[in-house]
Amino acid sequence: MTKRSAGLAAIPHTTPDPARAGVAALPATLAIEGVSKHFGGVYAVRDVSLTCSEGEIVGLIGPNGAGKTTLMNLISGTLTPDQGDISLGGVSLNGASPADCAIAGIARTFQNIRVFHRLTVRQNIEVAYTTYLRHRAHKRASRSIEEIMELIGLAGDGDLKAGTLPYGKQRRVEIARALALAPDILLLDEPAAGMNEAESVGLIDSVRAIRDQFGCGVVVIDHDLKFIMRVSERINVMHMGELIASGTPDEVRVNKEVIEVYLGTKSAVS
Ligand SMILES: Nc1ncnc2c1ncn2[C@@H]1O[C@H](COP(=O)(O)OP(=O)(O)OP(=O)(O)O)[C@@H](O)[C@H]1O
Repeated sequence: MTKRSAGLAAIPHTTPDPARAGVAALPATLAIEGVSKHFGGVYAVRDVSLTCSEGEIVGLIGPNGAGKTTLMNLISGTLTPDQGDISLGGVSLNGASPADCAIAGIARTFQNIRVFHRLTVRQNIEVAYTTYLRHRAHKRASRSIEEIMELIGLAGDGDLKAGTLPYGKQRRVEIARALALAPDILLLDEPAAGMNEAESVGLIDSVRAIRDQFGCGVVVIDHDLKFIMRVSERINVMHMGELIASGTPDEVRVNKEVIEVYLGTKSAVS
């Protein structure tokens, strides 16, 4: 048995109880305040402020190059802001590494799927669950790996190699792995990309179930506007690095600037 598989096999499939550890979970709000990031002469993100609290599903949309992924990279510690503050539950994350951000309570998925192809679905999730047990179990209750797989539509797939799964299921493996950290805030970067209509409708239910059962906040980016409009309670719209609108799906749908940005047609966002 390899060192890795020995470690993975040792992980208990039970749910630690933070109350037993004597630490009460505090409500956490992700707060982004006046954040900017430029690459050479290009402002990828300019003076953006927004929030996402536990229990909220917040959408982030904008045309190609609007700055959405850069903002997600800033929130998750992959990039450092040139200006502004990013905090979770009042604790600054400025300068925090991706690992620090994950331990602090921010988990994410990626635009281009990054599952461990040769590991099984269960092992992919266990990798993150190990981090959860080491660093977050005293802060927040989680679900067992089997419960997470069930919730995300992977029940029965645990022993399959992740790389052999169809695209939509690999996306679900990524989400399950992020959830295994029991995050305060879950960042989903284009989760519906490559999914057919039925799959993206199913994903709406999954995202809501995640919010309801984990109590985390969810920030979701997607180009599938039908999906974003249906899943989000609030939507932020970016264009050329700036936040140009913020509101409920109904408010954003009729916002003039948003309509102009989306090909100048109302039908694109309705
Ligand atoms: N590492 C980088 N180096 C140079 N420029 C970058 C880098 N990352 C992003 N940019 C630029 O920053 C701007 C915002 O890019 P970003 O990928 O954040 O947009 P996006 O809204 O996520 O786009 P898409 O929807 O196509 O993924 C673009 O002009 C992009 O070319």
